Amino acid sequence: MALHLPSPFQAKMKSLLGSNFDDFMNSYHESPHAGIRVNTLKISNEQFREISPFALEPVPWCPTGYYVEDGARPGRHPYYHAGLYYIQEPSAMSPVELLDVQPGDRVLDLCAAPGGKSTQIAAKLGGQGVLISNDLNPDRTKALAKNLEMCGVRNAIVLNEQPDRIAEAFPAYFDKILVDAPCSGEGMFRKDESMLKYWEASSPLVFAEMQRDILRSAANMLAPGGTMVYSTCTFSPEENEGMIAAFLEEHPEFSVIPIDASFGFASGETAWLQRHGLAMSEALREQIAGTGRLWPHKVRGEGHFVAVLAKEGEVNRDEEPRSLPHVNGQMTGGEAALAATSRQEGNNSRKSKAELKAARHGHKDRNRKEAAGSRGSGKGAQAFAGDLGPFMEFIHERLRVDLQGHVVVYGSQIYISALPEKERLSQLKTVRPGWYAGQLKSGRFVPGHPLAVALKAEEAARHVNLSSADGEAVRYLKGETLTVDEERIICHPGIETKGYVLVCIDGYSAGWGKWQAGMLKNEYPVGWRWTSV
Ligand SMILES: C[S@@+](CC[C@H](N)C(=O)[O-])C[C@H]1O[C@@H](n2cnc3c(N)ncnc32)[C@H](O)[C@@H]1O
Repeated sequence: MALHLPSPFQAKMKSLLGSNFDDFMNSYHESPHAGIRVNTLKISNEQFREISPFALEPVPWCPTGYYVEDGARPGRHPYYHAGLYYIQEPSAMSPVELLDVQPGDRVLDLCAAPGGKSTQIAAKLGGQGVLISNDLNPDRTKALAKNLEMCGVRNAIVLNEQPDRIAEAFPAYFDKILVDAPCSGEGMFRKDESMLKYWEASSPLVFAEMQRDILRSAANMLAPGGTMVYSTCTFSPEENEGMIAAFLEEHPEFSVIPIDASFGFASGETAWLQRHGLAMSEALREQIAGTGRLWPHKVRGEGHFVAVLAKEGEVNRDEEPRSLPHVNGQMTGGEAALAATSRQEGNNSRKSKAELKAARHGHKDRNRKEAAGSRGSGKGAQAFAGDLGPFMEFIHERLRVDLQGHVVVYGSQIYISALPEKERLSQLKTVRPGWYAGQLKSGRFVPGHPLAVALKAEEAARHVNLSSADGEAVRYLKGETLTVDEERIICHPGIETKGYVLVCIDGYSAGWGKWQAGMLKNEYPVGWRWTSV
């Protein structure tokens, strides 16, 4: 065996697994399983299977998940950069599948970075409802925000907060909550040997303390009738079944929804805990047996634990507002007035530039006042003393999409928020208050990269298609300026070829470019570029 597993770990696993211990140890001779999950916000599962650059083998418990062969290097294909899939360990796909997220749900992913499960939740929401993705570690929230942006997520908010502070702002709010808890990571030793460095026999108890606090806050935030999934990537019963047993004793309003054993998931372990002094009633033991274990010697994936918890009560979707205004139809204050002049026959109606300008200037003062009022949308939001007109103009003239949400302004940065009550964020450290639309600079609107990546080709007034096959897409992703003939710029009727163009790879949006006189200036952000050969 290549891995040196600490002896106290081995001894504990032997006492947990009994006669299965040898099978478990043999699993360390196998390579970890590499997986990708199709991002259905960008491409359907069926379409991806048709164009996949890799051989795909389905992950049984995730309809959009696939095993890819060793050496496939999915991170080195332009489709990855266009957000067509997310690279995810197969067992890690199970918690979100069990959470049963539905379009329109309000979902909280409480320990979310770097975002594997958040991007999976977002795909299930299909752009409807809202996802709040939080992580306590500020550096990791950067990766979280980037991954959500790369996957073209429009309805997420990224927080960097303590769970109890979020609970103050969102009591009994969410339909679904995922607690993918920080844990001792024992299930990941095969995949990531470096995890071994941090492991100590006492680690499970240290993490158990944190997990208990996180779960308490999560319980307060779940709406009656809501569902919560608790997951870890560790084997220690103290962090898994023991945690759920303590939680159920403290929260009798919760019960375990038993996990279906059909994919090779095993029942939760109760005997070890009972042998180690945890008294359990028969009713509690039965509930705990309904939690699930993904053992590396039983499924093709790393070690995981999953518990699905239901909160008693009726789901009441009418209690609080869920609908969002149309950004390009009836925004707040100045924008609303602006939109009122331009809204006639549905979302695609267009006003002339002169009309839009006149409307904009006529309501400049109200515009200012309203935007300044958006200060409450999270810490860091500043008064905005400018004119949102250039942004409104851009979405009216350059996009063909019905944007829904609240416009939130941080300094000169503009976001579109899917949270119906944006004031709930006022006391929270907000990394992204919504979908980043772009920035106002010297009276102009500069569209942001996340705006581009979440658009479909036909939603931009102009787009150009690069092929993944001939190296052009990679050159774009590396930041090069490209020579592109005018005939290749696909424009909506009445739109000239010069200016911002949505750059697509084989039809899927990847970023912005600016076209002029046969040259496509590269607007792919520096920090996102394809760096190695
Ligand atoms: C298992 S990882 C999450 C992986 C993530 N769900 C995914 O699928 O990509 C656990 C995360 O919990 C975060 N964390 C640790 N303590 C936390 C706390 N008290 N509240 C929220 N997040 C916490 C860590 O920074 C870490 O990113």
